[in-house]
Amino acid sequence: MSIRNLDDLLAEGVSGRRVLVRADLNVPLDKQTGEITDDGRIRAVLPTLGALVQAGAKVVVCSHLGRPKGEPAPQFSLRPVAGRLGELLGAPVHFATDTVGDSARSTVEGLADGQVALLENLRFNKGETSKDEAERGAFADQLAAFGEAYVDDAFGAVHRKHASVYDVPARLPHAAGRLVLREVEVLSKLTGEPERPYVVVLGGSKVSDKLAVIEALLPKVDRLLIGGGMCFTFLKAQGHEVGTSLLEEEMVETCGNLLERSAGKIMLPVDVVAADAFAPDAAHDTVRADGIPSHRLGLDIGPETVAGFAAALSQAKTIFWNGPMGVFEMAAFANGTRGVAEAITKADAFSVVGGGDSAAAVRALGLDESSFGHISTGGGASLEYLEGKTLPGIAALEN
Ligand SMILES: Nc1ncnc2c1ncn2[C@@H]1O[C@H](COP(=O)(O)OP(=O)(O)O)[C@@H](O)[C@H]1O
Ligand SMILES: O=C(OP(=O)(O)O)[C@H](O)COP(=O)(O)O
Repeated sequence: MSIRNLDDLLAEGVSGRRVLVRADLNVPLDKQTGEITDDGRIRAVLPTLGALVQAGAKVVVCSHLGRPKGEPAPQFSLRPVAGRLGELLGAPVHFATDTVGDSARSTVEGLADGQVALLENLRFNKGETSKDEAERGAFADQLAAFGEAYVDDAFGAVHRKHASVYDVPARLPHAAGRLVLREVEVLSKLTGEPERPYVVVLGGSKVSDKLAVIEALLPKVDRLLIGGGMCFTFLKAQGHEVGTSLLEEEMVETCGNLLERSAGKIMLPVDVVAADAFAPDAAHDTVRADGIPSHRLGLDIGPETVAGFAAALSQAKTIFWNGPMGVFEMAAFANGTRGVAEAITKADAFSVVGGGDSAAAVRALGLDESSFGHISTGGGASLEYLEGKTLPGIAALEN
């Protein structure tokens, strides 16, 4: 891969120059307090930001957080992230209360050499995620005006054809940041000939995104274990009642076809923890996967499933895991994720965990991060990378 990296940019000299950095600061926030519950993605960009600060650049950081719909929504503000980033950098981060408006302009203009600014959430602007090239391009023009060079360190978003990821690098001298380079280096080990058996575990809640990846991944893997919010569309395809569980109705047929063509590679839950409501104190029971009561929703995989998944994982030589097995943020529904994560750490295999929430789960459950081969900041991004797809954010850096 011939992409310019941060060192090439630093070698040219960035002192006094404005460098626009696309980061993935999409961190989990506590729904009640709004506090950051895991700062792993902020820590992950510190090597790039630190190097630019030290080199005397005026660093303008931009990111998305959550999935606001193209207009400001206070619960998705990056303000708490600016505070935490400042603590970690050991210097205040200047926060712009808009992304490309008056506040952003004056914040960027006011930066001294070696100072850092963070713009408000990119997705407060329709142009960021627009499918219309002209609308995206117009927003990219506004963003690009804040930098004399562009660095992409948002590995978790490189699979998105969004203005800040895809269109801005076409407008500025560009380079890949340290995190993007490291992620690509490690994940490329899984795209060649991974040592077999190669077992992939999928869960989480971004069901439609990830169902699309399964088709491409199936021929490459020996076993595909499916839990989390992902599994109910498959259980439905098998003709089972899934109650009010997360369901992608229009994908039921696709899942049925995948099961038929999977040659027995796909393992689904045999039992699930079904609850009365999506709440930490909801009444819940372990039920058979083919017997979820119609008024209940599955919030975790059950103990028999964990044992079956653990047995498959114990045979593996290469493991990739994306997506929690249940709503691990609530103690009552964290056992499946804990059980699978522990089984991965015990396996004599090269293991990669990908995804903002999966990585957060590893830390929240107090597991030893060093017992995984690699913890990736990107879930969807790493899955699409493993699929062998050309990712828009990487392609844009190659040009
Ligand atoms: N059965 C389930 N029903 C609803 N949400 C679930 C379920 N299992 C897991 N989740 C949720 O999935 C979220 C993570 O999904 P996702 O974003 O796809 O993972 P990642 O960030 O690791 O790629 C977590 O917040 C978790 O609570
Ligand atoms: O959290 C992210 O991806 P992930 O949940 O697949 O790890 C990235 O920040 C991308 O977010 P998006 O899936 O809303 O584009």
